[in-house]
Amino acid sequence: MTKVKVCGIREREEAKWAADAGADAVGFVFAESKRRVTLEKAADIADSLPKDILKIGVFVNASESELQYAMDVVKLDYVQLHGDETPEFCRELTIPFIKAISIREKSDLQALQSYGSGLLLVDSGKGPFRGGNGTTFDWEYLSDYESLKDNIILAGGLKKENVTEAIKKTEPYMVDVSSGVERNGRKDCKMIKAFIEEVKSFQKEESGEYS
Ligand SMILES: O=C(O)c1ccccc1N[C@@H]1O[C@H](COP(=O)(O)O)[C@@H](O)[C@H]1O
Repeated sequence: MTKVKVCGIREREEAKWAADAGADAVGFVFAESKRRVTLEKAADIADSLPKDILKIGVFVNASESELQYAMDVVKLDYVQLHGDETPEFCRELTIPFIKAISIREKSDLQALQSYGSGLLLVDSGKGPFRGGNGTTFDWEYLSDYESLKDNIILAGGLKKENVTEAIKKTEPYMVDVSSGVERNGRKDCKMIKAFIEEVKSFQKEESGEYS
């Protein structure tokens, strides 16, 4: 069953919408972004969430001590590394991490092999920002990396209208949505609910639960 992460959470009520809709993970952006939250705010939101929802912090080129500090303050389960963190840097980390890889062309996926056996997030490299651009990449590129699919978090421009096709093509461990559940730049309760319902109803169909 593909899991769902809702990223770019800035308020307690947004986190509650995601939790109530059945999200498996939420993300807090600590990198430069219009979605940035302070560690203190994220800690307060994280504290309001059920323990079984994964809390993931998004960083761009943070040092190991910054990552460790955020882990401790917010009680994160993972750090998501969305910058130029090298395989060497990641290999030395003692913190659970998800390395994000930006995909513009198929050859960018070769980087997947370099980051060990942990979770890898594949995002579109198209757009002005490090992430959260709301743009997709060609999901067919992942067909050569089927053996890694249980480690893959698929991100980039996902929304209710395309998430089923994305899961069918890539069968990832998790899908990650941010812009696709926002209206006028803020998270939208109905859009979060509709996105997660779409993922879950597709999975029920696939498992034959409706037959
Ligand atoms: O959301 C941001 O502003 C952001 C900033 C810096 C790095 C990553 C960021 N978000 C991540 O981007 C992807 C895709 O988002 P979208 O659905 O296309 O809007 C997702 O993993 C977010 O965690």
